[in-house]
Amino acid sequence: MRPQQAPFPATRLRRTRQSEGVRALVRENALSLGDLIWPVFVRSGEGVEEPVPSMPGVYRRSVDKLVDAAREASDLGIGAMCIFPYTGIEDRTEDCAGAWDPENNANRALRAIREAVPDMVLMTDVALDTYNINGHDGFVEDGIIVNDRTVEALVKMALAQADAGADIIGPSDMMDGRIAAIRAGLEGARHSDVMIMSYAAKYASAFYGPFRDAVGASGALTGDKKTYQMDYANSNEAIRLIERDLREGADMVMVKPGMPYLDICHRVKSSFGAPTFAYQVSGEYSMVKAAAQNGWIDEDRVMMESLMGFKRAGCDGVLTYFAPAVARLMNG
Ligand SMILES: NCc1[nH]cc(CCC(=O)O)c1CC(=O)O
Repeated sequence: MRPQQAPFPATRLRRTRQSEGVRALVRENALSLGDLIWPVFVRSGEGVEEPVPSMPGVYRRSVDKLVDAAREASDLGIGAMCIFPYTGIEDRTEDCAGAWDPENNANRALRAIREAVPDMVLMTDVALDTYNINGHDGFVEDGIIVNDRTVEALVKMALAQADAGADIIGPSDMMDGRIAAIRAGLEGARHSDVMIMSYAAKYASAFYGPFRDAVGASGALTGDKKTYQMDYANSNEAIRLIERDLREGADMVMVKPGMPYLDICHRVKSSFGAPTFAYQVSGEYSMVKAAAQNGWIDEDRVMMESLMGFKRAGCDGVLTYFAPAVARLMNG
């Protein structure tokens, strides 16, 4: 696009910034509650609401408390949630069998929220790290994260989630070939309406630190995730990954982390036009919270500005721990 404009003073770009009414008229992007997915953490027990120390305002909740939170979120106008399980070291195993257990905390939460708040769009996490003794997203054999055996397990995990009432399956594992395998599994199990949002361009990032505390993976993780998550120096590779996952049947694609990767969001949306999401991850959230707690920034304004950045970059939606705060702010 090449804007045509007369020379100064015929053109004075400040004219269209002179009042809030005029600014509203020429505003190019908008953020609405319908754009947001709220990530939440579920754990075992009853009546438990346990703060995550590295994520102020974020809790690990037992299923009953999570149902209450889902009701409140729905009343606030939040339409979508993404469920992540917290697993203590004692419940982690090498064979990761908890991942496809229909009775694991995530699947129990799916069923309970589906029943209590039928209209809530429910998204899941597909990866082995929350059940794995060593904190990796795939099986580890002789120190190697193996691909194909992991994909078979991910399909089982996704099917258990679909059976429990998931609307959107969210593979965050970064194994090769998992989108096609999960799609085929869903079609074969008569879950043809269940969607897949691929964490297609997911970078090996230090911004996930607080999340790993939240799900109990920090102590468990041996080594790093660089053999499957992307090198943060790369951009073309993100495009190849997104194209591959769309061809394998992803309904929506995600870029992760968010704020330092808006260039990727923009490239993805303009290259493919597919439903594009960003994950404003735990470290991004906690940085804003920490600075605000110190009185160094205005939390609400930084929150809204950061989320509008995703819309401007071309994202259709954002996963953000700020979702309830945004809703409260928007509802006045
Ligand atoms: N596969 C696990 C997973 N799913 C979402 C996140 C990060 C989310 C966040 O930081 O908010 C991670 C962490 C990781 O890959 O180590």
